[in-house]
Amino acid sequence: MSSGSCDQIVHDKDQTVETCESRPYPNFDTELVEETNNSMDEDSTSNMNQEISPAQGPTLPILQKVINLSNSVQNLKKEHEILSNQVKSFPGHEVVGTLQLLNNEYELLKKKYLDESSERKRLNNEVIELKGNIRVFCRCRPLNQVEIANGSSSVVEFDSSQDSELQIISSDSSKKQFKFDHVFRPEDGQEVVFARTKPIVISVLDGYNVCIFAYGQTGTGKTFTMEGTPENRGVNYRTLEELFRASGERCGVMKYELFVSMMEVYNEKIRDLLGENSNQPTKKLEIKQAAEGTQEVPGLVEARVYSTEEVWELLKSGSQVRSVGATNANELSSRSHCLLRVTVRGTNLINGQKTRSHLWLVDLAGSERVGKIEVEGERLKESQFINKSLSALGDVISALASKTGHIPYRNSKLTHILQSSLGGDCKTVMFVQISPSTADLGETLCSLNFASRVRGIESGPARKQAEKLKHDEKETKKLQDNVQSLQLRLAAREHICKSLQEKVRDLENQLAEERKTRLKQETRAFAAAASTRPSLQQAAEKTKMEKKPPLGPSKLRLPLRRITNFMPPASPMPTNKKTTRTSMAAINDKENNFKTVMAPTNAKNLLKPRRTSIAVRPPTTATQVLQPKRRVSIANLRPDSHMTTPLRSSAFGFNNGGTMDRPSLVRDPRKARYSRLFSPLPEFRNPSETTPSAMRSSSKFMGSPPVPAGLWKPRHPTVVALQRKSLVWSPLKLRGMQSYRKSSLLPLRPSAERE
Ligand SMILES: Nc1ncnc2c1ncn2[C@@H]1O[C@H](COP(=O)(O)OP(=O)(O)OP(=O)(O)O)[C@@H](O)[C@H]1O
Repeated sequence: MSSGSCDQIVHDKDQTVETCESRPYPNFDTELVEETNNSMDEDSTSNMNQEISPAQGPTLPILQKVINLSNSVQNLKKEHEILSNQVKSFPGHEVVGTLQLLNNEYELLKKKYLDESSERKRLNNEVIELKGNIRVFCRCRPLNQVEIANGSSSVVEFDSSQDSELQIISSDSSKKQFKFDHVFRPEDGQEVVFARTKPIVISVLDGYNVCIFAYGQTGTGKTFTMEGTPENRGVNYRTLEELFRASGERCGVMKYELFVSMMEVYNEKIRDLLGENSNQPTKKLEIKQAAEGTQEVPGLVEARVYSTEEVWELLKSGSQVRSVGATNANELSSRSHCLLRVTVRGTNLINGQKTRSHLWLVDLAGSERVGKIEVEGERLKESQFINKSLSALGDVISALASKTGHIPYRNSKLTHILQSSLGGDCKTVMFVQISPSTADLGETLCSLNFASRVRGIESGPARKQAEKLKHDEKETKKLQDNVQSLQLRLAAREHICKSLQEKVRDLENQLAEERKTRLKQETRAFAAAASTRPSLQQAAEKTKMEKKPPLGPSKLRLPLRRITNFMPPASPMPTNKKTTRTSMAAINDKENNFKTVMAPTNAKNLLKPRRTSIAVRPPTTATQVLQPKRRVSIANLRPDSHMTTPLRSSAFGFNNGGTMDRPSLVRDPRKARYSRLFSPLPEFRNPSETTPSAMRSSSKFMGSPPVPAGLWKPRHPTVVALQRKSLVWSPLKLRGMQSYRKSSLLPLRPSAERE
């Protein structure tokens, strides 16, 4: 209620009071009326005023009305009171509190969302940067019908395991390898190509500038890759499709507006393809730097697009203008750079932040070098402009990659217009288009070299890492192969070693068996001998029992006899009974690390060097003092041609007929040494003449009946066995044996014999 109306009411009230005072109803409560008036709306107030207006005059019905009104007031008062009570009990504070909480929560969520959103953007960008802000894809088109008809073959070879490498086979059959971020083969469709491009395209929605361009000689598929056909839509169309899809997905938080511009750079002139009308003169467009530092082309048509269909229509009309231009102005499409610019304006619906970014989709002019016959007139000019702009593009990318201070953007219209979309945190994709035909080999190599230059200079840490990883993997594989072959060799060696060990074990077992048999034979021989010569039998028995009896106390020991090689004369016992007075022992000498065993009878083996000990007890005679049993060594030398051994009859002093042949014994000092060791016994004397010294110098076989010289033949089983058995050398002990040989003064066997 306005103050004016209030005054009115007051005024009316005064009038009413005045009117009432003149009436006979002094109990009319003016305050009540006032209250009533206050609580009543304007209409009722005005009605009342009208009713009690002085114009009507004080009448009974008025009184009645007042009374009614008074009752109404009372009722209203009660209602008010009830409502007031109700309001007091209503949980208003809680609601307000809840609302406040919800509001806080909403603010928090909003903040979180914004943080997450910027984090997603950052991560997405980081991923792109890690892979490299400049990426180079190579696409090879299939051989066309003409090329196939001409019998042209493909000079491009793809590695089935490497999707980022290709090889170009030169005319001299040499191969040159090229590496890119990805290599698309002739059979790869448009969707495969776009799948690799999509992640970069999307970053334009996050506010980054993107530039995608196709480079290559005429007819290699630049337009096919960028524009495509209605059946095989290219990158341009798919990009806008993806932008619409992604912006739709984000509609809850972001509002995007897409604008499309299309222009052509021909001979360093910019032509608007959307605003162009063939009937109108060509509008001259210039590049200007905007206040924000971005490059703008004032006057360039920017068509707002809402759907992919619209975009397709625009692209078609732009291409038509381009082709019309080509026909009219003799500008072939491949002689100009066609640029499609998509401007994305984004508004963050949560924080109101605004972004503006550009996505450039560029179909470059053919990169082919000018043929000699064409180098004149308009074509020469065209080619010079194309070369200039393409090399300017290469220089810009080089400078960006090498992070030099000055980036020569202004060297060409193309680079100048792309300035704000090349470099910095902008993303760049380059499709290098090649032909597989032999006829295009030169151009293909040029294009690939240019693309390699672009790629080689800028590679993201991830790519470097990936390349390092690949290299490391190769190295690891090589090493693994080496290890595997070494393991195989090791296994083979282990196998050989095992089989050798088994052989050794077999030989050792054989040796043990031989020893057992030998001991048995000896025991039997001794037993037989014992029946005839108890003393010798005892000695033999004792020897057998105690392989090496301890020597007696030194004071009892007589001076050692000279070691002798004397072979006893034939035993009266038949040889086949193997009687012996000696014990063949110490065949196995572990300390010397070699083992010997008597091999089966073999005259040749018999002549192998050996040393064995024979325990003897000199025959007791009446005049002799009992002497301790002695162990002597017999070293048998092998029959070297120049070395005489005791076992050889000639060397031994016996010729083949068994006669003594002494002069042959000593020939050189070594032989002398051996001959001393193995010198034959002096002639046997009458037993009665035997003295201890004579005994010392005599053989342990002294007891045997003397035989006439020349008729002596070894009969003793041990000696016979020695002659018959060869030594078996453990292969494992060969080394020990050799050292033993040296130390034992035995001559080394000639190598032929050793084998
Ligand atoms: N990957 C491909 N698969 C199938 N056909 C292809 C492919 N690439 C190119 N072509 C075909 O090769 C022909 C030449 O391609 P396009 O016109 O795109 O080459 P260009 O490099 O743009 O040539 P210009 O520089 O003259 O514009 C077209 O008929 C196109 O359909």
